[in-house]
Amino acid sequence: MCGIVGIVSTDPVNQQIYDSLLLLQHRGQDSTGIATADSSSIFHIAKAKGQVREAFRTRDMRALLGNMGLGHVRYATKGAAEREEEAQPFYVNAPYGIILVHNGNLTNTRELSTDLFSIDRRHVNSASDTEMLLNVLATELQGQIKGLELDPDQVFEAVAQVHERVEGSYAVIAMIAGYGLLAFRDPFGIRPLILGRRLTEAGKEEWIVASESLVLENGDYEIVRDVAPGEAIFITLDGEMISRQCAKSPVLVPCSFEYVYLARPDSIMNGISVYEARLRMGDRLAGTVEQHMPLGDIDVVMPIPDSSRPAAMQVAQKLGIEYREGFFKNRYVGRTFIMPGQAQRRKSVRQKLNAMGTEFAGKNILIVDDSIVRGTTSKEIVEMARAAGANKVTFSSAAPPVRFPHVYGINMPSRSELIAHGRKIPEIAAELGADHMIFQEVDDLQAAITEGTSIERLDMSCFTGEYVTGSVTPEYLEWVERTQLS
Ligand SMILES: O=P(O)(O)OC[C@H]1O[C@H](OP(=O)(O)OP(=O)(O)O)[C@H](O)[C@@H]1O
Ligand SMILES: NC(=O)CC[C@H](N)C(=O)O
Ligand SMILES: [Mg+2]
Repeated sequence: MCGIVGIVSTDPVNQQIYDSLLLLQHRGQDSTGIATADSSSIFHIAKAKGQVREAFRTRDMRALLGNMGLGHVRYATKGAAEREEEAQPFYVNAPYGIILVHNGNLTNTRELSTDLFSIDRRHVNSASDTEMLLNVLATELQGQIKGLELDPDQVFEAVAQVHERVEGSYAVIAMIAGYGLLAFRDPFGIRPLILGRRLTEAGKEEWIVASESLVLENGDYEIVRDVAPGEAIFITLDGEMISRQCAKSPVLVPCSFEYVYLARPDSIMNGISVYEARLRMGDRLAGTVEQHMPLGDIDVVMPIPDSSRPAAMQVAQKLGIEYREGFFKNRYVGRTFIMPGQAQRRKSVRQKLNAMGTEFAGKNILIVDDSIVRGTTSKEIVEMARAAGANKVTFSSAAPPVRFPHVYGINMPSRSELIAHGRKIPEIAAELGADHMIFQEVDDLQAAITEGTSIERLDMSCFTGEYVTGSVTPEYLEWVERTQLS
């Protein structure tokens, strides 16, 4: 998953983009990039491996001139996390000059790379699906242009063509040199994108689009709305905002994993507070715990910092059992799940979490995590709890078992690495060394996220194996397993 932001302002945007990326760091730690456009329509670009604080030097920031810009933090799903040439944004010089950032993952890259080469005669110089997406947009925009000038209708028509050609998930922000900032979301709105606005003292409008609402809040923007699935928004250099629905049959099917793990709890996504959704996950998980074991068998409820805290708190409250924190986190180690490579993830769990003996000795512990994917965290946690003297360890997950690959922007491409794939729940418990395992039911997760909204469907593919875009066939999943990152 990645984090993206784009701003059209009346002042230089370099620092605002940097600050926004820092707020989106939890969505990607592999690499980061910023691009700005100055008044002569020159793009200035800085990108590097690593996290925002270590990637940009003062001299990079000084060189990022202009009142319009965009930024990206990457969590690689195609290509390789360590390749600097796949860091975003990506740039093409024609038509006009376009620079683009993308959150999501395309599922028809094999067809796209053939078509881009043999029909469009375009060269894609990396393994990144984002570079393909940019080249499709550039080709379609080129096809729309009649004279020298570009008008927003042509931009919207090009986005409509992108929707026809590209499959998978994509929330996109692009700058077109000399014209403005374009943002669009795939026809299912799988990945998030939200629009904000603020007024200068002189009454001029400034605009922002970003992955999460907390960025808007932090910059004192008012939330206008989520970008609708399939919709494109074009903001001119003068700050005029124009929007149009560009997809034939858009329907909102947002990714459930945003609410489970990825997004910050203080964000509101598709009208749903992530924090409240996590509390409701806790409520429902408590119900399942009650059905599965006598409550007298649990002395304390304990979260795995950070993401499971709201759910764990609610489980404790609902069950009327004491909530205790026994695992402490080294705040200088990032999120482990989004790190590249299993060796690094395993090492980092140990560096990140430490069990405090007095909270465990002789107690029956109900541990709550938000999700169990590869089991990297849970395996270490169970060992730590036992070493710290726990009596019985019950491990629970606020999400159902992850049994299928996620192909829409979360890097879990291969079934064999998923601890729940092909295993029944007692077998997962045995594998992790826990006395019991309790998972959220699929229907409960769906209800916890969508309660009180008109959203009828979520992307729950990693729990159910049902993929919302047509192109995800068993043959495709096998190909992904053979060729993608792990
Ligand atoms: O089963 P696994 O493959 O270990 O993946 C699941 C774990 O990874 C995530 O934590 P992470 O450390 O990334 O972030 P957090 O601090 O936000 O909880 C998530 O919250 C689970 O704890
Ligand atoms: N997680 C994402 O959104 C990744 C974006 C893009 N697929 C990349 O690998 O760079
Ligand atoms: Mg965690």
